[in-house]
Amino acid sequence: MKGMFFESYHSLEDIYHWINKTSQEYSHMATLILIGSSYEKRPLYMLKLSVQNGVSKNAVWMDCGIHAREWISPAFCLWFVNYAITFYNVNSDITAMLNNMDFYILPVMNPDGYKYTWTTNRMWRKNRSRSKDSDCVGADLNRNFDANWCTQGASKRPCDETYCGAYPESEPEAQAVAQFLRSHRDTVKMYFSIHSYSQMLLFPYSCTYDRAENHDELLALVKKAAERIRIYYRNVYKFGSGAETIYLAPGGSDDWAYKLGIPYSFTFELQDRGRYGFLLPAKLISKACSEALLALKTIVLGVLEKI
Ligand SMILES: NCCCCC[C@@H](C[SeH])C(=O)O
Ligand SMILES: [Zn+2]
Ligand SMILES: [Zn+2]
Repeated sequence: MKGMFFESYHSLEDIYHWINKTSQEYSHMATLILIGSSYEKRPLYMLKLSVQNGVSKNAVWMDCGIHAREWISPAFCLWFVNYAITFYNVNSDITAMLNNMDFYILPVMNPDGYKYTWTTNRMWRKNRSRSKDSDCVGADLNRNFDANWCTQGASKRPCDETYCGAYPESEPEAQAVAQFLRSHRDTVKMYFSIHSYSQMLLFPYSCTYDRAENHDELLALVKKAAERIRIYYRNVYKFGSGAETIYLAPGGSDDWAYKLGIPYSFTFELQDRGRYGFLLPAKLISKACSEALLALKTIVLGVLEKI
């Protein structure tokens, strides 16, 4: 399971096999949780990373693959799980993270769409739900959450890439995530949604230009993360609130998680800045994931110092 596995992209079937194998081989740390199913009835498998050290822990949530064509995103979830398992009690940062927090990792939030990018259309973004009003397929899962749903920055037209769905949480994948987070709202303290591309570290809000209550605190966290990526990897990530840094985007999972009460909520846009875009070559997976890991560590450990 070493070497090239985490530096290649994998089919949905291979990812499902890996998730099951990991939960069996590392049952002391990794537990398989089924949180729901997709529109086409594929499982939404999550891995819970939890070390048994007698400490009752709060949790970090990380979802990958909400947008089908952003293959580096699921690659990072797999890469992070492997890193956590391999370097727990070896690397001091990941050891501190796991000794204090459980991690809920959802490697492929949009399995139908991801499968579709492997079989039919590499550039597909949305899920694969059918609408009764149109022949066009799919809703943008990152516009389907109940946070200023379908206001400016989303589309009411089923054929558009940012179609917000019939109503908030109309899409089974969004509903499964919202349901899980609602039922774990007391313990989940940090939320990360992994996307590509454009190299940005974003926080709420994207659904409005209004500033989040702890805007300055969130800004300081992503600023430090971006600075460390620049120092250690000589790469540039922009950072800030979604609306000010990328564009208005209502109905997003991060804004919704923040409004639910998760005070530390982030969206990462991983490599690159457009040269390859969504088609990031596999040879760049390890660099992109190393940068994302450094950002994640900086933010998680930064928050742990406070709570
Ligand atoms: N929740 C919105 C965060 C900012 C936009 C993120 C991008 C990722 Se492709 C989008 O959903 O358009
Ligand atoms: Zn995305
Ligand atoms: Zn993106």
